[in-house]
Amino acid sequence: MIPRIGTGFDVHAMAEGRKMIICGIEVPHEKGLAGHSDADVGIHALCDAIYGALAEGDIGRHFPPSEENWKDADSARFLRHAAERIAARGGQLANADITIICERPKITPHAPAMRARLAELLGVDVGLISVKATTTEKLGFTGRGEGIAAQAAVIVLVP
Ligand SMILES: Nc1ccn([C@@H]2O[C@H](COP(=O)(O)O)[C@@H](O)[C@H]2O)c(=O)n1
Ligand SMILES: C[C@@]1(CO)OP(=O)(O)OP(=O)(O)OC[C@H]1O
Repeated sequence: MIPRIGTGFDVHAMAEGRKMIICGIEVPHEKGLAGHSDADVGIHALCDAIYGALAEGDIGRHFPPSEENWKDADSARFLRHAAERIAARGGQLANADITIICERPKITPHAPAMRARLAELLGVDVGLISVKATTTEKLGFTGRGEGIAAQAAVIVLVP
């Protein structure tokens, strides 16, 4: 098996009247995240990392934002598809490491549930999945609480 790295990055704006779903978990917060889908910034970054490792484009190629089908869609669907693409190539996920970038809410208390949910969707052991968080020391759009960013890195083993 040949190890192939993939990286992903995504941003969603904070919005009133929306849920905040990150890495498949609803995180209690006074605002949510805006998007065409459920705006799960963590899953979107992770999907892009997997598609990147496979050189199969990005999430927008597989699930175009112009399609009504994906309005308010549960991003679990997108991650299951990315996992199916690994399997279709005869590959396996070696590990995934996701960083959520925001001042608030605190992510670390939710990290165990996020890791468990991502592992379930990917069909892998939870020990392969890392979720961590950082602030930007109040700098920039994340520092002002205008949005949340996420980055992900994966290694996929492909024959
Ligand atoms: N939204 C966040 C941001 C950070 N954390 C945790 O706090 C630690 C310190 O963050 P710094 O940006 O000051 O380095 C970080 O390592 C995380 O453990 C968090 O839970 N949620
Ligand atoms: C999955 C999609 C589908 O509309 O989700 P969005 O909520 O639009 O989120 P974004 O990360 O901006 O782009 C990916 C899209 O393809």
